[in-house]
Amino acid sequence: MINHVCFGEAGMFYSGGVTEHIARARECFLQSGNVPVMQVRPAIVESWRRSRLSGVSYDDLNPPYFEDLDTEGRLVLAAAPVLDRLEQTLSDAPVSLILTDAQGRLLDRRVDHGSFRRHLDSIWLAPGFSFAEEHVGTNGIGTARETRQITFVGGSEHFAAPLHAMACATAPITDPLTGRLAGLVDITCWSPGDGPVMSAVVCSAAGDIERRLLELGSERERKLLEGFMAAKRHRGQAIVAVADGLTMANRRAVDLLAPSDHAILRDMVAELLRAGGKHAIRLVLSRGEQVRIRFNPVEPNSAVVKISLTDGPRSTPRPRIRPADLKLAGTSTVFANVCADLAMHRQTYTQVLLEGEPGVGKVALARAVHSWYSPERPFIVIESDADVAGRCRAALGAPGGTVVLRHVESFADDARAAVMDWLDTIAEDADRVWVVATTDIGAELPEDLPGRLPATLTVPPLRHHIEDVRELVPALLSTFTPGRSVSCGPEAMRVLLRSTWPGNVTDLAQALRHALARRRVGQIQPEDLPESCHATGSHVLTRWESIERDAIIGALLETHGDKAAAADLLGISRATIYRRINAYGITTAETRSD
Ligand SMILES: Nc1ncnc2c1ncn2[C@@H]1O[C@H](COP(=O)(O)OP(=O)(O)OP(=O)(O)O)[C@@H](O)[C@H]1O
Repeated sequence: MINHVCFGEAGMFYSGGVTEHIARARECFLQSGNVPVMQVRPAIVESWRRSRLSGVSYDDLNPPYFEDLDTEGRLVLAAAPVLDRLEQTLSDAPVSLILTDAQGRLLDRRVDHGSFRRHLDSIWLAPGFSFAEEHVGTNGIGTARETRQITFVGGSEHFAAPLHAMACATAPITDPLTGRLAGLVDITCWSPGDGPVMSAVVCSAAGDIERRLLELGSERERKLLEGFMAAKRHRGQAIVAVADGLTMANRRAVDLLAPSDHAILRDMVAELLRAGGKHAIRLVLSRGEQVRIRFNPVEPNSAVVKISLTDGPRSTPRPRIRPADLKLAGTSTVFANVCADLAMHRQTYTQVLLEGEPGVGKVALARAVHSWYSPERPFIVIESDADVAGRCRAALGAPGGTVVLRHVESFADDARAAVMDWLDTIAEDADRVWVVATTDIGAELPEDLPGRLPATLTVPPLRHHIEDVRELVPALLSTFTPGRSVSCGPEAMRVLLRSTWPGNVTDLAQALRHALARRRVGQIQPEDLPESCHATGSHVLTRWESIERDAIIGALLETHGDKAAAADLLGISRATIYRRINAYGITTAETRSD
């Protein structure tokens, strides 16, 4: 799995007087942002740049400490005998062996030598502390994590001066089951160290740990594999098995699904597992094929998914329309796909059920697609408290227009009946009207409604495309304060990117309005944002982490805050659920009350 050694590109290791050049180059970089040509390895200069951009201090060390790290998990278990063996070989030498998780947080440290251990403690290179680049700048652990390559960093190559006495080599450990970074293994000693030898040691240790990770595949993964193998016997179908951080696909599924489809599929399985109800849904893949997806839960958190094409390759290609064309903010694949799919349905006047959590932008999306195709035609939004029958009749006189039935699940019985009649009428009408019915995710719909709305699309919650917050914020600010120069400062943006946005874009807009009431010009700062934005986890959640967090919240709500029952429901240990609740900063009403 390890394919590249970071120092190899320049073939350079320094010794003697050369290290003084590096120290001078670092000074020069800190003052001017530039480095004299060829004095420092390019990978190190890149890392210095990243460290500077992250605002890391170069004369001080301040790594954050994490209490609830997974020190009994599969990685620690897999690494323990490998570290034991190496520790015995190195015995009393002033050398330390370190294992970190995928975030660069120390899970295990082996060091026999007393004064060396005290020095490591003094620079916080100890269990629980994070040596990610964004916290301490260029160092073996953090830089290997960023580059996913074996990395040696010695002496003044470290960004922060307190690390200049050290040399370290680190290798990334890839989980062979998921293909993702599982952690990092590091060897640290006094500078200058021996780059090639230290790198060879960690490279071999990482390989041994990866082999053990494979052997230690969890019970859940084994069950999933069995389910996958059983499903594969039905030849001709595309099969994907999905679990925490793990996806297996047969050849047909690999051919059928683009990488962005995998991400959507994983999200969808998580949602379906949480909702517990539906077992078959339709989906339009990113290359345009319409498929039916059937899924069988294997364990509370995993499922085997069978995918079949519903109508062969699609005749209507998905239009190449991006959110920006529709004047919507967002560049993520998930959001861009929904925009393009809705536009495709508008092209063929296919009536759509548009589902999604409150505030995800369902009506905004329908309006944007309508304006792209027929801005001069009427756009009518019918809500539950309106004269539904009257407004439906009026819409018949608006050919080419768009009618949005907003939250159709909340229409009273007589309004629903009026809507059904009206949908039947327009189905026979030559003058087309495009209908988009919006609904909350999982809401109960009248039985005969889905038959009248042939396409269903799901607008993802904001936390599933959290990166779009970067575009949404300036877009919303410019709508709220036209002509005023207010922007969002980088610190405040980091807070916004960490938030979970239960009320989605509506919530984000609310938070920005709150901030604007405090800061009328200049840059919005974290303290301008409402309290709710700050009650978040410790880092920007990855896509999968946010799915995991949602699953835990769902289980807690279902079990009325009973953590043990929620852990059972999810098939994880009680200790794990406590750790994850703390890590994600989950504070539902139920968790607060205990
Ligand atoms: N991608 C986007 N770009 C810019 N603004 C957006 C975007 N998505 C949503 N908004 C804005 O967010 C707000 C909420 O959107 P909207 O009312 O369409 O959500 P909704 O899902 O229909 O909500 P509800 O479920 O409450 O009816 C609106 O002010 C809308 O303009």
